[in-house]
Amino acid sequence: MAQQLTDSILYLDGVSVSFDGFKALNDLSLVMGRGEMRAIIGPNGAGKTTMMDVITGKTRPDKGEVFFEGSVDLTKHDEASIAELGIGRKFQKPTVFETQTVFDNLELALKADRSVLATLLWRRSKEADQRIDEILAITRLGDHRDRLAGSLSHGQKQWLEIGMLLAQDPKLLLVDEPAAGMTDDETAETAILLKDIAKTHSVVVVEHDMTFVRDLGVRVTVLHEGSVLAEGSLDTVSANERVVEVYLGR
Ligand SMILES: Nc1ncnc2c1ncn2[C@@H]1O[C@H](COP(=O)(O)OP(=O)(O)OP(=O)(O)O)[C@@H](O)[C@H]1O
Repeated sequence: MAQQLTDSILYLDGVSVSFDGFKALNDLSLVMGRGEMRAIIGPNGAGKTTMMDVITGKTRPDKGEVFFEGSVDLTKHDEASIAELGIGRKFQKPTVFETQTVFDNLELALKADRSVLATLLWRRSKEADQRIDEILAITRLGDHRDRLAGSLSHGQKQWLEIGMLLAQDPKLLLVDEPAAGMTDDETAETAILLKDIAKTHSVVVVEHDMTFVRDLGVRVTVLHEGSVLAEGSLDTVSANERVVEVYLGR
């Protein structure tokens, strides 16, 4: 395997997925380096969600392979084992436990990372407290640790959910439209937060908000009709006529 591929965190090779004869993914190939953050953009129906579903094992491709860390073929694993391998996903709608505090939500997420027995035997350790403090700092929730999650703003709930994902210590985070429904300030803060996380994790961000994508300042992949239409900096793909035609120009 070429060096580029063994060094990759994610490598999709010719992945196709059909729903009743309609190709949601059409021979999609994509390589992401270890430690990279990548933004995925593209019009509605381009296949972004289906791509995330294939990576996480929710959808099986009809054709193609998906390699994690250069060698693990994810198409041979189910959802639970893919999560265990170190791939965490955040969906668009936050699903925090509203009647628990911010701190308790994070503690629950830390516990969820353990076997059933370890969870039963769980005692709050110094390390766990430290880890929660770190996550509170990264997610800008340090001043809100004792608040009920239900009382947070929409943006703060999204950050808490990102924190709950971090508690599971994934190597690769998949984040679906984090800026949707956020205020401009929250959106700008989310870009900084994800850039912090990307210092120590690989991250895939699906997003429609181009101001946010510009703030991320990372390599962009444009999907269209289930395959890659263009790839490069946001400036490069924005200058691509086909990208303007099918997406940005609308
Ligand atoms: N379970 C399914 N059954 C049938 N068709 C599906 C299914 N899932 C996705 N599709 C179709 O596959 C295509 C790709 O959908 P997908 O949700 O991956 O696109 P997307 O890029 O995430 O779009 P959006 O930006 O709207 O979220 C769409 O035309 C969609 O209708």
